[in-house]
Amino acid sequence: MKIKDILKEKTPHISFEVFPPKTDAGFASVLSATDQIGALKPSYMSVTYGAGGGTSKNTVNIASHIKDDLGLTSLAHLTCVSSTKEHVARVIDELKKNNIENVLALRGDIPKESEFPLPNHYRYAYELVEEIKSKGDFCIGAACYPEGHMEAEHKKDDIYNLKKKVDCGVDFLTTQMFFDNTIFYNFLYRIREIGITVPVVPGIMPVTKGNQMKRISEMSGTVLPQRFRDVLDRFGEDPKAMQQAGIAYATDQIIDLFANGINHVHVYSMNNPAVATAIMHNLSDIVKNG
Ligand SMILES: NC(=O)C1=CN([C@@H]2O[C@H](COP(=O)(O)OP(=O)(O)OC[C@H]3O[C@@H](n4cnc5c(N)ncnc54)[C@H](O)[C@@H]3O)[C@@H](O)[C@H]2O)C=CC1
Ligand SMILES: Nc1nc(=O)c2c([nH]1)NC[C@@H]1CN(c3ccc(C(=O)N[C@@H](CCC(=O)O)C(=O)O)cc3)CN21
Repeated sequence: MKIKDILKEKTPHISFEVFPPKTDAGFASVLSATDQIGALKPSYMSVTYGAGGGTSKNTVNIASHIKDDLGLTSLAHLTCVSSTKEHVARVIDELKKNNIENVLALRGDIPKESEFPLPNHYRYAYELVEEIKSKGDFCIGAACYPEGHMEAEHKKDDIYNLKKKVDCGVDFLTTQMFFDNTIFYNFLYRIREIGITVPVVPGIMPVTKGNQMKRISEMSGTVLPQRFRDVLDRFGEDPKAMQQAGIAYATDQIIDLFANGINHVHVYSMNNPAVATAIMHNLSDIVKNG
């Protein structure tokens, strides 16, 4: 099913994300996590794409497994920063061959050791959107940044670039993680004002380990509200307490989003079935998936 049609539902829905193994040796354990998360019947599951193109095969394989073996809608990420245009074209062909109809078109993170942009590579996600669109009848998602993208000097430029990207044929947007919902509500207001009308799915990251935060801040440049820092300060060193507090914080954010009229939330569950299960349990009378 196309995600743009799932997003027309008017009741609360949850989707989850998994990431492919870094090496083929990790495939079985990722598959097992995928199956356990799939058993929760999320409205769709997304599969990230490793930098360097090394795991593109695994992204396609896991997305196919979700669709064909678990009977769920899958969303395959495709990033273009580290792959030649020819490689990207081959991956799009693979997605087509496997009847994967939902693709998240991303530029992706710039690898630390590499030049940017590389010759014969796409520079921005909008170019990838155009390429995917020209190749078939895909439902195309893209990323957006409620706090502004880290590389953008001004938030206004970032929103202008977002409008340009959406106008190339984006069917829905998914947000970078945030820990303060008012930032998301303000962002939604600003993008609607400049004429971005596609559905926007907020992305929520349950932070369940104290040491995750450094990496998350580097990835997203997100501001941490005091309430969240207090949780980290108090429970960051106690793994079980931190997991419980992180799940509660994410649950609270999700309930507030639903209460404010949002019908779909994407959870960055990152191959952790225990976290995904706890969140679904907390929302068992609220979420109407399936
Ligand atoms: N939210 C998610 O699910 C995921 C996000 N990422 C992110 O991917 C990021 C970049 O990917 P996208 O958002 O797809 O990239 P993008 O190409 O849409 O934007 C990247 C940067 O380039 C600027 N930009 C975009 N179009 C431009 C244009 N036409 N002219 C001038 N500047 C322009 C943007 O303002 C932004 O600062 C990474 O930094 C990472 O944060 C990676 C994986 C998953
Ligand atoms: N800049 C950026 N890059 C991404 O790849 C990305 C985003 N933002 N935002 C949305 C999602 C969230 N993503 C991620 C990716 C990794 C971790 C993470 O914590 N990784 C751990 C290892 C996890 C493990 O192996 O269990 C790390 O230390 O890398 C979290 C969120 C991927 N996506």
